[in-house]
Amino acid sequence: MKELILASNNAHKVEEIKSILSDYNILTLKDINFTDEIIEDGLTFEENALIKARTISKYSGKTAIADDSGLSVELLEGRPGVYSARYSKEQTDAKNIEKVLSELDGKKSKAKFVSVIALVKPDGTELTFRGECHGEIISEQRGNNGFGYDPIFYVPSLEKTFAELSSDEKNSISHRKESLEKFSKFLKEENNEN
Ligand SMILES: O=c1[nH]c(=O)c2ncn([C@@H]3O[C@H](COP(=O)(O)OP(=O)(O)OP(=O)(O)O)[C@@H](O)[C@H]3O)c2[nH]1
Ligand SMILES: [Mg+2]
Repeated sequence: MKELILASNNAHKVEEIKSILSDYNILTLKDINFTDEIIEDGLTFEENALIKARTISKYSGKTAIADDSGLSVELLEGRPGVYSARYSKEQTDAKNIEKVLSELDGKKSKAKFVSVIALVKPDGTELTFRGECHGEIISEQRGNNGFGYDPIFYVPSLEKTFAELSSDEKNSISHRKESLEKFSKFLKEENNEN
């Protein structure tokens, strides 16, 4: 089974990525004893995902992947975007949601989740794969599943928020599903060529 190191400290993401990339052996930062903080000072999801994957590929000498993701809200000119994880001072999911809702001041808004997967190999290969999921921000929090902004991200076609979906339902339509699907399609085509 192909081994990939995932440059993420987000346990929810690790769980989602492991279940979506079920035919790969996903190693975490704990498995490779990497404890440093990676400074994500990129201005785009692509830049931050590459920063994380580069750091771990260099540290391990192996192929690494990373996910940089976040929520972009139309009425907030795309905020929080790459600052999703640390949008509030407290940098907790609850306070991040509170800040988005207070800025929307009760208004609904179109929004999208973005996930970018970066692949970096020791031979210098660097690729990114973007996935997006479009929905709306609603002013009430619904559901207890998932993480981050899931409770306020409403998918009209399902009439549910991400947090009201089971993990399988979310993993079948999410931004992360789309980015990982593009990534694993690339790997399969690369393997067929070799
Ligand atoms: O409700 C959500 N459902 C999702 O599916 C989702 N995906 C991303 N996010 C938000 O965006 C930040 C990522 O920031 P991020 O990519 O820097 O990840 P992170 O810092 O949490 O971990 P790491 O992978 O960088 O170690 C996270 O903290 C979340 O706030 C999500 N929120
Ligand atoms: Mg991060």
